[in-house]
Amino acid sequence: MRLAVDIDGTLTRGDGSGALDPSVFEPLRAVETVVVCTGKVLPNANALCTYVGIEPNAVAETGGVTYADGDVRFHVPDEDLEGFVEEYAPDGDLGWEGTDLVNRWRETEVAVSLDRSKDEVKRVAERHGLEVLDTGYAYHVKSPDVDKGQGLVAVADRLGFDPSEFVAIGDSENDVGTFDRAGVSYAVANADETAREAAEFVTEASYSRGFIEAVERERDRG
Ligand SMILES: O=C(O)COP(=O)(O)O
Ligand SMILES: [Mg+2]
Repeated sequence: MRLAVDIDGTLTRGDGSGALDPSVFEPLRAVETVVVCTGKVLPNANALCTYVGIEPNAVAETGGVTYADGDVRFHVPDEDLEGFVEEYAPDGDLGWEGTDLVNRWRETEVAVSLDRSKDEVKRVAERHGLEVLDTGYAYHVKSPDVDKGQGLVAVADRLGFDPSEFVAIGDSENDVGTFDRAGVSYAVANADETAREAAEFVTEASYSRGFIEAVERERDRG
């Protein structure tokens, strides 16, 4: 089985802590190929893969950064990210407390805290040709030409697979791109409406238990 799997809301426990559920580690280790497809930055995806003990194939920054076969690539937006930050947050404050570790290693998009007004983030983003995705964890301000689906295509190609060989599992509107490109798609039960509508299947269980349910169901389907 080849998996294109989201992190937040999909591999986490759903107890409000944001913590990974260690019971996903064995299922991740047991499948043939895993591509972690996340809105988080590459160092997050890389750390997850390293500590789970799987090869670090990743689509990070909602598709802006991909990593496969020891090779990092950037899908750099033509749009004006710097212009967005200059206008929206001239002091660089994107709503994160303390040192902004959310954006520190982010190279192709900007993540704004959910504490901020979504309408205002959208208004300013649109003026710079950018779009906003709400993952339930952050507002991702990004190029409309970049998404996790195009990232999965890029990684699959480098690994020598077709994207349709992948089972995509996710929880939010930033997973619709992978759902569209993968052969089969699952939204976990806690997923937002956009993801639930886009997915072929919705699991009965939520969060990490939904992920495990999807993997078991795919294994049963052979
Ligand atoms: O951090 C986020 O905003 C979302 O991350 P995810 O794509 O892994 O769910
Ligand atoms: Mg998610």
